[in-house]
Amino acid sequence: MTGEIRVDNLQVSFNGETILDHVSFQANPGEMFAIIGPNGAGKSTLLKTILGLIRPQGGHVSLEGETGKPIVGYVPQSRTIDDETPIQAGDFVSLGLKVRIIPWMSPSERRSVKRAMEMTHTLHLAKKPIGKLSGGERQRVFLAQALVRAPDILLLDESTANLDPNAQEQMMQLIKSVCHEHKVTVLFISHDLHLVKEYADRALFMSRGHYETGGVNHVMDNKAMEWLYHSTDHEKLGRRGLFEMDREHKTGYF
Ligand SMILES: Nc1ncnc2c1ncn2[C@@H]1O[C@H](COP(=O)(O)OP(=O)(O)OP(=O)(O)O)[C@@H](O)[C@H]1O
Repeated sequence: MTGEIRVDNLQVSFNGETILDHVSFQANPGEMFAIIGPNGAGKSTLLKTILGLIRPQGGHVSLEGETGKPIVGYVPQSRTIDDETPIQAGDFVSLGLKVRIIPWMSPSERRSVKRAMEMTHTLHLAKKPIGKLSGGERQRVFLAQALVRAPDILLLDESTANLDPNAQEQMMQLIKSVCHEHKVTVLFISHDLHLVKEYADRALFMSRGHYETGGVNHVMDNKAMEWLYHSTDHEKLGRRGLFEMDREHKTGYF
């Protein structure tokens, strides 16, 4: 099925330290799939391995595309953009097409850039230097770049971190509508358990070699989460989820 992601027994180590220890899961087209777990659990490593940026020591990743190879959009966890970066937001989005420089874009490529910027409500920012955009505006432009090739699979590494609550909701609504309307498989990492509960269909919880996959309610109500947070009352977690609990409890678990 186009956009299907299958991860089987994935193993990744760095300098002899096991980071991913036989991880397996499947995510399907039109599904919002969250990856949750404490800092250092290996969430970003998992996304990078799925992207082919990290070579696993064992296991297998299979991504299904319409013509064999799927189109994958990726928003990495951090992107340093200098305030003085001279590139305009519209040109930055078009770099996602991996085409020649902007004046040589075809009409259909121009339309794709325009469409991605319309979808992310960034068209009015097209002529602004990217370095001058606010944090939230940049996040939307990053998403536009990831969407510009109409991906089958969208991998988002904390792409709503640093956004205010309204902007987070808007961004997640947008991602969800893309996911459902275009049957995109969305894997998103988030520390915000409220957003996860609201937007994820299924989730993978990972922590120190323990993995739990399933419906988002099942994963978030299971014993591992209870142990992790010392509570099943997720309302107590506040919007910042893990970060709040980390500060409050200082269990040393992390
Ligand atoms: N290229 C690398 N070389 C060595 N160690 C690495 C490398 N990449 C990641 N690690 C280590 O792997 C572990 C998992 O890192 P990763 O970034 O995947 O965690 P994470 O779950 O995404 O954490 P966070 O929630 O803090 O973003 C960390 O201990 C990190 O230091």
